[in-house]
Amino acid sequence: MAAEWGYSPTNGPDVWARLFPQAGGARQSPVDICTSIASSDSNLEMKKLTFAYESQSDLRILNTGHGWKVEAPQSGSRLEGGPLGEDIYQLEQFHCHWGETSAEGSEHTVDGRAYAGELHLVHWNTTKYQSFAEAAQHPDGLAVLGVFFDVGNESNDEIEKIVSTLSEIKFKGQFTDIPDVIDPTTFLPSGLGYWTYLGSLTTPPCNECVIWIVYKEPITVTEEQVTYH
Ligand SMILES: Clc1ccc(Cc2nnn[n-]2)cc1
Ligand SMILES: [Zn+2]
Repeated sequence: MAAEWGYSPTNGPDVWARLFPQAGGARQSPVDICTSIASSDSNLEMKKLTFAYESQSDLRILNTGHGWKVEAPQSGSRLEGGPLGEDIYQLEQFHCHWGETSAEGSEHTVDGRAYAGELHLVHWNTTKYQSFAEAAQHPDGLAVLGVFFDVGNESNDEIEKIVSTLSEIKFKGQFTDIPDVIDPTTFLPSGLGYWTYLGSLTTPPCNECVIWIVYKEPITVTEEQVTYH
């Protein structure tokens, strides 16, 4: 039976490389973002990062066993500029990472600080590759926008449209449709400053195929929205 990877001492990140060789690579994510050594790149400021998304309804949400994933292939979406060179990236899916408590849960940390959760909008390079699967085999194949969740008193209406369906998909492998219209643009913070680096998928098979773009400004959600059990 295929080994189940996870986060315990016997199947967690320290042993992933035994079954998934890329997990032992030199550009593995997530990382701790050390703000004192992050350098600003004037080139990035010249080539503004731009995004355009469609609003979609009836998107399918899946319980992955490690969180939820919304399948949102959008042929009309475009993410380009900034660290992405001349290539255009298209939205494929978005998903969330969170923890048992709101004290932790994000994949990336900033100067050692974890956030309550982290939303990932996963895109693939449609300029160079013919499919998401093919793109995930190349160092510039994917671009993932990371947005940190901070817990506060204000609930996030767009996230609520998603987490309000989780009671229908309590178990791994279950899926349902989100009736509401979802606009991925609303997940992004108002301040669009970001850190970027060349990394990988953060879970097996840990392909080193991701250009990471992690927004500096978190979005606010409530405790209930990010500690769903
Ligand atoms: Cl659905 C899903 C897909 C990928 C990952 C891992 C990941 N890699 N890069 N960002 N997230 C987690 C859940
Ligand atoms: Zn992720």
